[in-house]
Amino acid sequence: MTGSPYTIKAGSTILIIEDDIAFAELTSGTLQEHGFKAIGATSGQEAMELLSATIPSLIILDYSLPDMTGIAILEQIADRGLSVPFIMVTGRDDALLAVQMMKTGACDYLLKDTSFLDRLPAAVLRTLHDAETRERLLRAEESLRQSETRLARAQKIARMGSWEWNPLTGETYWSDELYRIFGFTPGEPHQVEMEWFINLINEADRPAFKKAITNAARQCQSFSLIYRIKSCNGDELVVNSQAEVECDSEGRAQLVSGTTLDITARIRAENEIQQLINYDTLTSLPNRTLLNDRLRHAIAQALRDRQMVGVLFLDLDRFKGINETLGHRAGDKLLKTIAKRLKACVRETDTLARIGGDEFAVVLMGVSNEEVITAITKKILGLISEPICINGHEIYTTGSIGIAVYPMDGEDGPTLLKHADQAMYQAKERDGNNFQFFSSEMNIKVLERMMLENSMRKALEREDLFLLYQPQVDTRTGEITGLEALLRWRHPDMGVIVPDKFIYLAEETGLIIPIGEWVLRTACFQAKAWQQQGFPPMRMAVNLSAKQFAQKDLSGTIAAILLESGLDPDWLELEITESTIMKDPDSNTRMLQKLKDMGISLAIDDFGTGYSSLSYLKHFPINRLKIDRMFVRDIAINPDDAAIVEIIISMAHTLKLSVTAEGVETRPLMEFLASRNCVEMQGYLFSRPVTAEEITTILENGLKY
Ligand SMILES: Nc1nc2c(ncn2[C@@H]2O[C@@H]3COP(=O)(O)O[C@H]4[C@@H](O)[C@H](n5cnc6c(=O)[nH]c(N)nc65)O[C@@H]4COP(=O)(O)O[C@H]3[C@H]2O)c(=O)[nH]1
Repeated sequence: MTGSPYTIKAGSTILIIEDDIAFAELTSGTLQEHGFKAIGATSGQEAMELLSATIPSLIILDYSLPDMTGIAILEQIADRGLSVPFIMVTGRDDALLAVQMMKTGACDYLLKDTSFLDRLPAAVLRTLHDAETRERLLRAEESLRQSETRLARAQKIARMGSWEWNPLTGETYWSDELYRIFGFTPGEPHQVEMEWFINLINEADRPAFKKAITNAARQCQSFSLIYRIKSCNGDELVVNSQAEVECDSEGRAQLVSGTTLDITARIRAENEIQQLINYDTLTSLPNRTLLNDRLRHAIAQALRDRQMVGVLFLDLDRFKGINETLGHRAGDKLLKTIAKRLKACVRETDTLARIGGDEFAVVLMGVSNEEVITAITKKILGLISEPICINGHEIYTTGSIGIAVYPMDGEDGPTLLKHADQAMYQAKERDGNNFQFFSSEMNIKVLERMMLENSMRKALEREDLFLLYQPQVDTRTGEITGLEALLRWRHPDMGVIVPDKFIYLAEETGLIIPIGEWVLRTACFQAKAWQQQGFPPMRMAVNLSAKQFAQKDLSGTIAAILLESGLDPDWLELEITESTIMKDPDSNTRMLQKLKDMGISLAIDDFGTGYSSLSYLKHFPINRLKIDRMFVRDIAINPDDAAIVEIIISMAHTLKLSVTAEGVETRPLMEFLASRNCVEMQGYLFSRPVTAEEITTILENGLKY
C-alpha cells in the first residue's frame, strides 16, 4: 500500500461474489497482498447468507451468477437497508452494460481481462476512499441538519429570527422564525427587500433604523436597536435587532448579519410594571412617584429657561362625606370625573397627578408670571364646582388649592409640594372653594403650629391642663344651678392659653379625644367631690367637640367615667354646638338620643349661629338652648339681635326647652333677658370662669353680683 494517495484502514473486509473459483482465488490473493481481508461467495444465495453475518467494506460482484444476476443481488442488499459500495466485474466488453451497471450504483466497473489484477487494487482503494468520503460527508450533513434543527427550535422558543443582508447586491435572507415573528409564512414573500421592510417599521422608529443600517453598510458599524414594527396581521410588535458586519480588507461591508428578537411581551410586562409604579390605578394619572420625577425635570428646565414652575396642591372639599354617604363606588366615579376635568385644564407638557385619596397636584411648566397660574387655578376651581351626576344623584363638590411657585417658594420638589400643601390648608380654612398662594408668613405659622402641637402632646402627660368653672345662675333666686367646665392650658413658655387658641388644633390632630376624656373625667370627679362636701347638687356642663361627638364609643366612655366618679348622670350636661349637630343631623340625633337615654342632659351651645331648621330642632332630643353670647352682647345696641334673642327664648319655651343666656356682662342685660322670661344666665356679671377652689368659696359664701 506504499505510495497510495489514499489512507484506507488496513484489514478492510472485501466480499468477492464470483462463481469462477479460479478467478475468485486470484482476486482474493491479490487483495490480500495489498493488506485486505477477502471473503468469498460463489452464488447469490451464499452471498446473501454471508451478508447476514458480516457487513463488508466493499463487494466485488460478478455480473452474471448461476442463480441470479448481479442486479438482483444488489436489489436484495438494498431491501435489507444495507448500503455497501461495490465494484461490478464482467467478462463482456459492453459499453451499454457498463452504463447500466453504473446506474445501479456501482462505484466502478472492471473487465475480466489480462490487466484485471493490475487494475484491481487501485480500483478497490479508490472505491473505499470515495465511500469513506461519502460517509463522512453524510455524517457532517446530518450533524449540520441537527444543529440547524436545534437552532431553529431555540429561535422559535426565544422568538428570535436571524437574517443577512448583502449591502452590495441588496440580497436579503430571513430565517423561518423571522418570517413567523413578522406574521408571514416562512419563505413568503420570497424576495425580501430592505426598502419594503423599512416601510413596515413604525414611522417614529424608522429614522433610527435607517441610520443604523446605513452606518452598518457604510462604516461597518454593528448595532443593537429596539423598534416597533407592524406585523403582517397588523399587530404592532416590539423587536430588538442586533447586527454584526463582515468587512473586506479595505473596510468595505460585505455582509450584515444579525438576529431579531421579539420582545413585545417583555416590553408589555415592563410597561405594566412601570404603569403600576408610576401611575394611579383608579384615574390612570401619574402618582406621587412620577410627580416627584416630573417636578425634578420641570425645575431643571425652568432653571435653564429662567422661568417659573407653578405647583398646585388640590384637595376636594367634603369628599369624605360624599364617600361615606354615597359609597366608595360613587366616590371613585367622582374622582375619575374630577381627573378628567382637571386634564382638560392643563397642557400636555404640564403634569397632573393624583397623590392621595382626594388630593391632586398640578405642575405647570414654563410659567412666566403668577397671573397665568391664577387664571389656570380659577379655571380648575370653576370646572370642579360644576355639578356631577353619579347614580342619578347630582353631586356638588368644590376644591381648595394651595400654590407654591419655583423659585420663590422653594428650590426643590419636596419643598414646593410641602408649601403648596400648607397653602391649601389656608384655602380650606377659608371655607374651601378657594385658592391661596404660599407665603413665608404661612411657613412661620405652620412652624408655630407644629411647636404648639408638640407641646400639646406633652401637656396631658405633664398635667399642664386644668379646668375653670363658670356658674350658671337662676336669676330669680340667685342660686347657682350649674357650672360650665372650661379648659385652660398652662403652657411652660406661653403662659395660660384659652381654648379658642388650641382646641381647633387638638381637633385636627385627634388629640381632642384624650383631652376631652380628661376634661369629662376631671369635671365629673369635681362635681361629685362638691356633692360629697355637702353642697347642693348642681349640673356640671361639659363642652364636646365635633370629633368627640363623632366617636362611636362616646356613650361607652361617658358611662365608664360616670361609673368611676360615682356622679349621677342627671347632673351631667353635655354642650354641643349647633354646627356640630348640623354636620350630620340624622346620625347625630341617634347619638343624642342614646346619651339622653342614659339620663344625661343635652344643651345646644352657641344657639343661633348654626342655621338649624326648626323642623330639626323639634326632633333633637335636647333639654336646653344656650343663646350665643354674640346676640346677647349686642341686645342693647342692635334691635335685630334683641329680636333674635326674644324669638329664641319664646321658641325654647314652645318646644319646652330650658334656655340659658351666655355672656351676660351687665345688669341691664340681665334685666332685659329676665323681662323676656329667660331666667337662667351665665356671664361675667355673675362670675368669670374660676378655679375649683374659688367655686368652693363662692358656694360657701353665696354668689354676689
Ligand atoms: N366676653 C365674654 N365671654 C364670656 C362671658 N362669660 C363667659 N364667657 C366665655 O364664653 C365662653 C363660653 O364657653 P363656650 O361658649 O362653651 O365656648 C367655649 C367652648 O366652645 C370651648 N371650650 C372650652 N372648654 C372646652 C372643653 O373642655 N372642650 C371643648 N371641646 N371645648 C371647650 O372654647 C370656647 C371658649 O371658651 P372660653 O375661652 O373659656 O370662653 C368661655 C367663657 O370664658 C362674658 O360675660 N363675656
